[in-house]
Amino acid sequence: MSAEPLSQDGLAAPGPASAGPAGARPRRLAPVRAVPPPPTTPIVRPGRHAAPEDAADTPDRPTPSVPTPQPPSPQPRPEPARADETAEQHAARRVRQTWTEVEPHADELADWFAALLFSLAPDVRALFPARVTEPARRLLRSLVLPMSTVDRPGELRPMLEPLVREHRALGLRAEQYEVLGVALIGAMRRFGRSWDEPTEHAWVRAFSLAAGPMEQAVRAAAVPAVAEGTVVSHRRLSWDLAVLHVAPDAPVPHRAGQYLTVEIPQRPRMWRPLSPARAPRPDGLLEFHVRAVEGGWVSRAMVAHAAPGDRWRLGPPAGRLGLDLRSAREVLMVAGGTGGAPVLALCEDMARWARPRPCTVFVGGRVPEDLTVLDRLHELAEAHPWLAVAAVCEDDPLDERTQPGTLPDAVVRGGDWSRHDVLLSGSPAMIRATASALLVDGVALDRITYDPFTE
Ligand SMILES: NC(=O)C1=CN([C@@H]2O[C@H](COP(=O)(O)OP(=O)(O)OC[C@H]3O[C@@H](n4cnc5c(N)ncnc54)[C@H](O)[C@@H]3O)[C@@H](O)[C@H]2O)C=CC1
Repeated sequence: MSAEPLSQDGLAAPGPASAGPAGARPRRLAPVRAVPPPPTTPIVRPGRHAAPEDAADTPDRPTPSVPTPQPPSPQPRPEPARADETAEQHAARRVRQTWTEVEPHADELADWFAALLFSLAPDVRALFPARVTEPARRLLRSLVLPMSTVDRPGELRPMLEPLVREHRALGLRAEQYEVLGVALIGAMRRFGRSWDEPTEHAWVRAFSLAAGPMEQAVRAAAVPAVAEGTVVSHRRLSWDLAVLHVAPDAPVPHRAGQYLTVEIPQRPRMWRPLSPARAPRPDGLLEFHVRAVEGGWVSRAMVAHAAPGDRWRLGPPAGRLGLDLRSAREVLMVAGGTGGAPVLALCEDMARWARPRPCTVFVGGRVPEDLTVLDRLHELAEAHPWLAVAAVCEDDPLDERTQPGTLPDAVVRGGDWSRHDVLLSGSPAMIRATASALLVDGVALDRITYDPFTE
């Protein structure tokens, strides 16, 4: 699959040997041991795990500022530096190794990191919602991902730009990277099973190499990271589904298939990724299809309480769902539920191309009302012979527009996709099931693209 596998740790796999980023010099961090000890009361966490569009869309509640770290059992010894590796390779390898060790404690680590961060820089607290675990996890990952790649400058550089945009959208300032590093390493010292002094040096080096360019980019940024827009329409399709239009004050630059992070007035500081359902337009109008997930505060508020006139904040675009312009292969797109939004945007975009590629789209829903993009896709298919559309519905096989069943089954039944570029959009479970079925059916892993919202 493009770039990065469905990964629990969010880290890129080790790659070929190379030197560190050109010109990047390790910076000294303040001594980690100067961090005041975080408090030690137990933490209560909701059981539900976040998913794509509604990542962390769980009830907001006061954050226990007091994480309880789980001290680990037997201590694995970190491998010493190898004679044949550069300092950057050694640092990146240690980062990957230690990060794997702390994975089982990801939530506790995030809470501990947040508690340290807020104790060192109290003004950062205001950038987070009451419940910090999920945003702190995201911030941690956005720091550790480039740190694990400091030995591959070719991959590191393009990775930094969207991360910097996210940091700016969060409201982080350049001078706060120092304290982020101190909190990160302080938290890792608490949870890393094989943590020792050489490991700490490796982490400090990796952080310096990765954070230095991010800090510079934040300092150099001229335009605001966050745009604003007004909700101009809100149409409720069912009790848990709505289509909204937002008119930004100025068009938000993004590509078809990307998602934006969005903050709504009903849920301040709870940013959520949301995929525009139409190709970018000159007037900038954005269309969003939103499903209210169970217990999801933001998605519920979007469906039930958003109204024309509301002012939304729109963060930076991100995501890798898109068509590789260098490829001439035919395209298969598979979309589940509101995952149809970026797929429709991509088809609309391709309709503007001089030479669109033959494309088959499968859209699936549990019930026919879930197929919010189907009518528009049919219109496109009628106007453009390069596009074919099939719809699948788990319930209501009597709906004549759809065939019964699940998406993976219908896709595999529907043809031989081994020579296609494949784009998947939907819930993590749907993406996993469809990708597995396609792999078994002979589609190469690196031809499948999706946004790995999976945690
Ligand atoms: N860029 C992206 O990847 C985007 C992802 N999404 C995500 O898409 C999801 C859409 O949710 P809903 O509208 O509730 O639709 P849903 O999750 O109910 O999905 C409906 C379709 O997916 C199939 N499906 C669902 N789970 C499956 C499984 N385990 N195995 C096989 N097929 C499965 C169903 O058969 C049906 O065809 C959300 O998780 C949302 O966050 C939404 C927009 C963009």
